[in-house]
Amino acid sequence: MSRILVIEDEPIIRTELRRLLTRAGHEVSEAGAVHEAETDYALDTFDLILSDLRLPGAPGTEVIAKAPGVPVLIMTSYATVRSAVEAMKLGAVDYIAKPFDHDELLLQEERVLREGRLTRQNAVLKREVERLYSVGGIVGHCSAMRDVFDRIRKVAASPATVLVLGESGTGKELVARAIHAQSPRHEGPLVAVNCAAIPENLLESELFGHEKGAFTGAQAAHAGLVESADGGTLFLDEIGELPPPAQARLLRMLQDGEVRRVGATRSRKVDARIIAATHRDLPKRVQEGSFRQDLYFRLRVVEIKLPPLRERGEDVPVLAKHLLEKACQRLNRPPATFSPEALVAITSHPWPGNVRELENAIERAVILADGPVITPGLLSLEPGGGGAFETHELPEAGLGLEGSASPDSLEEYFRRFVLEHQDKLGETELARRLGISRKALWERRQRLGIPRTRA
Ligand SMILES: Nc1ncnc2c1ncn2[C@@H]1O[C@H](COP(=O)(O)OP(=O)(O)OP(=O)(O)O)[C@@H](O)[C@H]1O
Repeated sequence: MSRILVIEDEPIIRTELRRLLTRAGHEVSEAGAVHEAETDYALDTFDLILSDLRLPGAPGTEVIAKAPGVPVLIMTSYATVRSAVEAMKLGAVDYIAKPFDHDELLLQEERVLREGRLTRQNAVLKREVERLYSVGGIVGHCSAMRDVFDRIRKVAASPATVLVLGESGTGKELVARAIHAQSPRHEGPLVAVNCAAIPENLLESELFGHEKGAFTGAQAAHAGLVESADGGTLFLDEIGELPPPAQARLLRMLQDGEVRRVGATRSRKVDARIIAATHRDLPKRVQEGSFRQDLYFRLRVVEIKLPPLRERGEDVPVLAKHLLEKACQRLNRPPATFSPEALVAITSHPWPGNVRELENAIERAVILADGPVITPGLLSLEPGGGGAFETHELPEAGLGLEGSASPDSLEEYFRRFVLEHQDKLGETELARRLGISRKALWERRQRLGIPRTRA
């Protein structure tokens, strides 16, 4: 039995509908106008509202917004079929023309109720799937991602050090944030440090702090980022780039829970949980001698490995739709969808820059789109995933930006290079390949009006 509200000003039709629907096994309530319905009933408790379009006072379509989530079926006379179509644009699930055939009305009412039930069941299932398979806004249903969620849940409660592995853009920072958010330390700070982004000569003092006069320019004592994570979590991204002296200090902290500022004679207790991440092959670095083996073992108490996007199967279109919804909201655009061809292009692209590349391609498409449909052209995916990411390393050194070409062509070159590669490379890597500092990259972006695409 379903609860149906009939809004109709003609008493004869109202009585006829009540009889018909009651006989079909439903509980029927009646109103003669939208304002009457609103005053007499809690509209969101109905399973279906059947409303005439032309009513005294407000038209029947006004009830749609007043009863969100409840399907509204609009009744209208033949002469106003056009306005019935308008009603559907306003969110009515369907319309039925008057005078209506009883069987036809019952069929339509049953179909709407069935669809309403399915929508509600879907919403419940979606919430349940999200509860089971999604953690901290990380979307994923494939088995590798389910393992990731499982590990996040298990490790969050413990104080164990975690090493997150995965290619660039696979969501390593998101994992670290999810672990922190679910841990007993969630009210403490989460300090995220990208070890590759801090110049090597400053890294030790930035991380561990320094005493006054520890080196030229150290005019005052300074607490490091490790100390500011006291009581919380320290996320060390790109841990593979940590130079040997900083590796030694970090090891000490992991062993004894103490840090010694640069230039200090005594240590301080720090209670920070460490989560480290890298896209590098750390065992290889250990073998080569550039990463301490004892530190590696200390860091990988629990390892979480994120699969590259190209290995996540059905997650790719699901993630794409999720990111499209987010991009539309962020950019204040009406909801958009992918054309079938765009979905094919998305699922067959290798995504060397992983979720970040997908996110950027979608954001660009939303900005460029003139309507609500995203086509493959708007995504402008390079066949085979081309570009400079990982597989096609660009020259290590600078790219001759300061060379002999004219300033115009240099700027044009800079602009093209940044636009082509910013989706796949982080700012540090982009600056390194351009042969300039991160600060210089930022300044040029400002000057040339090329804002960062990453939120
Ligand atoms: N599974 C996911 N669901 C939703 N968003 C995701 C997912 N994975 C990554 N993202 C989004 O993709 C972007 C890149 O993620 P993140 O910065 O965590 O990657 P990363 O592996 O730390 O990258 P890098 O190694 O370059 O630092 C972020 O905007 C993040 O919100």
